[in-house]
Amino acid sequence: MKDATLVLGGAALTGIAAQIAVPVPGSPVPVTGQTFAALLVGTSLGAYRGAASLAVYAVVGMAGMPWFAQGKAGMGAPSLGYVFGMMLAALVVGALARRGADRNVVRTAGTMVLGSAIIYAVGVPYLAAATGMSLTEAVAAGLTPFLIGDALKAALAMGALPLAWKLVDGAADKR
Ligand SMILES: O=C(O)CCCC[C@@H]1SC[C@@H]2NC(=O)N[C@@H]21
Repeated sequence: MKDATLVLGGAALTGIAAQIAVPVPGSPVPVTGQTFAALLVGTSLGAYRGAASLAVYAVVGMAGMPWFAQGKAGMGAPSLGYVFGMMLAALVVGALARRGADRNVVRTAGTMVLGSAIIYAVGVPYLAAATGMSLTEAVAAGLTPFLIGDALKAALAMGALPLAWKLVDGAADKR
């Protein structure tokens, strides 16, 4: 299988995970499965293919494919910054994984936490700018409600890594 297939597969996985979405009362940002997908895609595909995967996801979604959270598309959502953050997170966790940051549970957990922090570092200021919220309000609406869920999704991504490695290695064998 070619890199392009892996890149498109990662984008599709993120698009599917985005449809697992639960609204958060009082916040324009839902709980979604995207963080699981972005962290898994980055760590398993590596920096370039992982970031390319999330870039395809972002660009195709902005162009009109309804695969952002809750079937949305385009550039109007105040949560779009998180998608950009996922692109950067995939690049960073992918680079770290290639340097051995996925070789034991503690390092992998640290990599997932860093990846999640990057998603918020882009998503929360974007949310504030897009809605007119103060940064404090954006943290309350766009970070605090998600911490426990994101920790669970990061743990799930860690658990899914061995299967992802097998799929990616199997795909590479077929080149
Ligand atoms: O509009 C989109 O497609 C992006 C939605 C982003 C949801 C963010 S990602 C970090 C945090 N964790 C969640 O489960 N939801 C928010």
